[in-house]
Amino acid sequence: MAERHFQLYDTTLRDGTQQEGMLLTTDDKLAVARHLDAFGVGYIEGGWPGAVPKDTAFFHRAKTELDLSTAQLVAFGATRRAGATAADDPQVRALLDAETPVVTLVAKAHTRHVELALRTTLTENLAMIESTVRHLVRNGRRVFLDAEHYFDGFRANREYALAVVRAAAEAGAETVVLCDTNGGSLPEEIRAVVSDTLAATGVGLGIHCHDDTGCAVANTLAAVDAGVDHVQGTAHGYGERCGNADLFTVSSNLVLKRGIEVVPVERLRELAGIGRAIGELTGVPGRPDAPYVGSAAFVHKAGLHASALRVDPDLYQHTRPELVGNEMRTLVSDMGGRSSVELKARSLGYPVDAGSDAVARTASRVKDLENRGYAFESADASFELLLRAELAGGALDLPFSVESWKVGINQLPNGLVRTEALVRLKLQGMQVSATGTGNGPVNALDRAVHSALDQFFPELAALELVDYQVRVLNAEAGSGAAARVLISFRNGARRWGTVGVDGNSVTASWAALLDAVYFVLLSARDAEPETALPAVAAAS
Ligand SMILES: CC(=O)SCCNC(=O)CCNC(=O)[C@H](O)C(C)(C)COP(=O)(O)OP(=O)(O)OC[C@H]1O[C@@H](n2cnc3c(N)ncnc32)[C@H](O)[C@@H]1OP(=O)(O)O
Ligand SMILES: CC(=O)C(=O)O
Repeated sequence: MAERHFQLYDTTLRDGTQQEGMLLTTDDKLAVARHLDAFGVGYIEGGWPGAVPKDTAFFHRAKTELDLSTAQLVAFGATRRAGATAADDPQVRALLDAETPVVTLVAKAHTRHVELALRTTLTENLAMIESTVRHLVRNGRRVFLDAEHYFDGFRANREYALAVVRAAAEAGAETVVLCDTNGGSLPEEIRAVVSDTLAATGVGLGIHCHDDTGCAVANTLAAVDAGVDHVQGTAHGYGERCGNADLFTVSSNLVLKRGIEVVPVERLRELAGIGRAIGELTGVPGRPDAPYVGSAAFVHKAGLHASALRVDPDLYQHTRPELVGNEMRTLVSDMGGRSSVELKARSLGYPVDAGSDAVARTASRVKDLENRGYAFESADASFELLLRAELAGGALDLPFSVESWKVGINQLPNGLVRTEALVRLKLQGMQVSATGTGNGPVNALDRAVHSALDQFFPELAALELVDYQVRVLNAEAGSGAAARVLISFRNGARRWGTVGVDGNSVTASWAALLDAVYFVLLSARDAEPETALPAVAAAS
């Protein structure tokens, strides 16, 4: 047998798009293909030309618009219809018209499917495989054959499943891909069937697994152990029902755990970014807890873990996040201690030590506040203010203080509801008052604050609220329940969060809003320490 190289085969654009809610335009498909190529997959299955009009368009445009550097483009389709010739079958013709170097044919490998779904004879199915593969090879295509329902078919009729593999290989298929189409197999079953098939046929094999038992990645690795050298999967495990084998997890495992360089190690370092880009294009982001590329894949919350990570990140991580383009983060919460505060503070640019009193006080305040309903893990800016206060000995040197504020909501005779806020602030000993109207209390307070302060602090113009969430903390108290408000805001390129808690949800919102304003002003003061506070003579 000729020397074979390991093949990484992506079917995001075909099987991945069979996922509920996945609706890609041809432009989206072209863009996703470019990212997959940048990642370094060997093959990109673009769709089923002749069956899906968008896919026909994709292959047409790919001829001029897709300049792949690593991957080969693959057209996917079925074997010829029963009782016809491959040359006369319009679907087979569409596969040739796609002008891809490789074609993957799907064929039935389970007797029950041949008889019930295809409604033809077992002999004719083998002839359909043989003649379609031969026709494509004769027309200059490399051919892979997806043997559908192979594992269930093997259990039902081993000899027939093997006959399918032999028929495809003898006609010229380079690889026969054994498909766990219903996704119901477990790793030991996959390993046994692949080993048996390989021993019985000697044909180059691939694997295509679905995740209906949550074992698609494990099944893929089991098949590799048993001798396949072609693995299929999709970005983020997209796919019908429970999805396909996640190609990001499979390739990371193969490179980092098995030493099989299905993609060069330097390309693997781009993986998390490529995953995010593909998630944005498809509108279906990867799971935060996805292995390797998930936003939470290297995030640590437990204090004891943080304590060990300070000494050596390997103590609580199975691999280094930078190898897959991800990053380690530590969360501060009531589950953390001094080490969590140190790691978080350092990531924010404060070179503190877990042994310091300020860090111990910060950790203790976080525990106390979280016990009262605060949540700092997505409120970095509030945490930073708290830390700064403790580093400064307990209180912050704030650029202004609040004298009072109020919000009024009135329904006008014409039915319109108007919300107005009034804030009275103190700045360098002077009172500054301003009002703001908005579509709700937070919007009105935000506008009133900008109206009062922007003239003195132009840097506030960069503060933009982008998200607002309220969570009831003790629902059993009914309308008297306390509320936790989380505000996300943008300050320049970076997104931050603040938190406020109170029995009154508007008061909680005001606290979170004030934290955002203080944070922006203190950050600006740090950036330009020589800048004096502006004169307030113009204050009204
Ligand atoms: C496991 C997999 O994921 S394989 C990929 C599956 N992907 C898709 O089905 C997406 C694209 N599919 C389509 O656009 C359409 O289903 C088409 C164009 C393929 C067929 O459309 P239609 O002819 O309208 O038929 P329908 O969708 O009802 O499918 C049934 C026909 O497909 C035939 N068929 C089913 N499986 C196969 C197969 N593996 N090979 C060839 N024909 C098949 C059936 O025999 C039936 O043909 P008949 O009507 O002549 O009896
Ligand atoms: C071919 C394919 O997608 C399957 O059998 O699952």
